[in-house]
Amino acid sequence: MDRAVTGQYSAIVIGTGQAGPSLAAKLAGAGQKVAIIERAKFGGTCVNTGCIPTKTLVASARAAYIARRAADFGVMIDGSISVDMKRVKARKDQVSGASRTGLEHRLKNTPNCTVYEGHARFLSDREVQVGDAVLTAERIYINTGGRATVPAISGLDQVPYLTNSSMMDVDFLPPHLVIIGGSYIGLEFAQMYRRFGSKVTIVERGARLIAREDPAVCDAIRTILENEQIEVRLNADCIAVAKTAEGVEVRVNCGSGDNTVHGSHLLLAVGRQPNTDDLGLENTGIRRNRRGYIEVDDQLQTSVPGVWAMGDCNGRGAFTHTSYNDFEIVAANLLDHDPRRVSDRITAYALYIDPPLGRAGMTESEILSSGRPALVGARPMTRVGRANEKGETQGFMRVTVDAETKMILGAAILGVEGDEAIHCILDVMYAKAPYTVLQRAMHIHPTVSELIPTVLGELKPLEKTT
Ligand SMILES: Cc1cc2nc3c(=O)[nH]c(=O)nc-3n(C[C@H](O)[C@H](O)[C@H](O)COP(=O)(O)OP(=O)(O)OC[C@H]3O[C@@H](n4cnc5c(N)ncnc54)[C@H](O)[C@@H]3O)c2cc1C
Ligand SMILES: NC(=O)c1ccc[n+]([C@@H]2O[C@H](COP(=O)([O-])OP(=O)(O)OC[C@H]3O[C@@H](n4cnc5c(N)ncnc54)[C@H](O)[C@@H]3O)[C@@H](O)[C@H]2O)c1
Repeated sequence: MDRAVTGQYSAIVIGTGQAGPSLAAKLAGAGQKVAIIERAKFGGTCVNTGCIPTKTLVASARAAYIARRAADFGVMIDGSISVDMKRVKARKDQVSGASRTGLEHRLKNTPNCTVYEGHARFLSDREVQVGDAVLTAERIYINTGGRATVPAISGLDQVPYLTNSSMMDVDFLPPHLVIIGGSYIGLEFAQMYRRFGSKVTIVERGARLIAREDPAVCDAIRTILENEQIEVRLNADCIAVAKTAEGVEVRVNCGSGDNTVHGSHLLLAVGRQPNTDDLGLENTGIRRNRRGYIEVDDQLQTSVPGVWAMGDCNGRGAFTHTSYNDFEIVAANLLDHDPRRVSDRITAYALYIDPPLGRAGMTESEILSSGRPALVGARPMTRVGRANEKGETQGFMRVTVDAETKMILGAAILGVEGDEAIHCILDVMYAKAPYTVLQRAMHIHPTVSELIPTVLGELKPLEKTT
């Protein structure tokens, strides 16, 4: 079919998440004529409804927590501590807004780069429609991200509910927040709203919170949350919801305990799905898997040569740093003749409850099922000087190494500064150096990281514990 093409480009980038804008700027800087398309807010999930606003809210929640604990540090506050949710939201809006408008300004002022605002849809392997415009390019980069899954739970169409996106508009204190899903999103919101002053119940269908982690990590996280009077319902599959006078009733299939949970507000945190269903992929040869993720090779090219997919829409990562790393891989291959690959990267992420969990590499369960002989070093945060000085001794650090090659296989640092301290382990893993290099390194006192060499000097065989 003949179509009136209104724009011919060297490259089209769809979506302004964590990979697209950097790639657009790099390609434009290399002299290519680039179009970038965004249908909603510049910066996507991380900037508007994900990492940046949630970590800004986590910081407010921590301020409230520390204020309530002030007397532990000898600081006396006369009167009660209260949280002004309108000011909390305003602070979050300011930090997130500055990031969004900064990006929008940069993109709109990048030479060789044209910004289109609207929903992009493929018409063919080389043509994309946005509004009335039809754009063509020999190279197209998809960075359309994902959105909260809204599951088919009976009664959900009758009950108001929140997702991570609509939570961004909340400027009041929900009296009792019920959260379905006890993983990253559920746990971060649970602790922050409890610290703001809400009663919070987590409903999780699995036998453990954040069940991808090792049992010891899951159990310690549960204790941390329960210590703050967050109610945790495990083995509780939410099967129905209903409206009540006070707000919402959640019905759960459970082995024990009440099979209803009552609250004032409901947050769904049951996973995310890729924004690939409305992209016109049926007009192309771009393949998706059965969960809707775009299939890519190790260098992120789709089943159509000349089309790449980066970030959450390709299912190869679900974090801001994996999306940014996707940009680096694509740019290195295309512009720098550097054959970087997704399979070169090491799993790493943090969970931003307080204290945070920093993770690198394999879990101990994965190592045990691989059958390779391994050693583990462990230390509770009660035996970390810096944690004691700060009065924050919950959690532990565990590092696992291959008994034969001496390579570090994985680590979990659940505790104060765990999200930062994990990086010294991660970097040794990237350097492909044996653990003895880190064991002999002199670290700075007093830090959490200073105990990592000590932990590596106390290795014992890794054995199945549960
Ligand atoms: C509550 C929450 C907290 C999080 N916290 C963290 C954290 O602390 N650390 C971390 O690493 N990760 C975190 N994440 C995950 C992180 O936000 C994402 O992995 C990250 O944003 C990567 O996104 P992306 O680059 O794939 O695209 P996204 O950021 O999702 O952006 C995609 C963009 O594409 C646009 N778009 C989609 N379809 C079209 C179309 N057809 N036409 C035009 N534009 C389109 C969208 O509007 C959007 O702007 C969090 C996520 C959530 C939900
Ligand atoms: N700190 C971070 O880096 C961070 C923070 C937030 C989100 N994220 C990203 O967002 C993604 C999505 O996070 P998420 O927590 O929404 O999803 P998830 O897929 O990690 O977990 C969903 C949870 O909901 C539970 N669940 C599903 N249906 C249920 C039901 N009917 N009843 C009870 N429980 C049910 C599941 O058992 C699971 O534990 C993550 O994969 C992560 O990449 C990252």
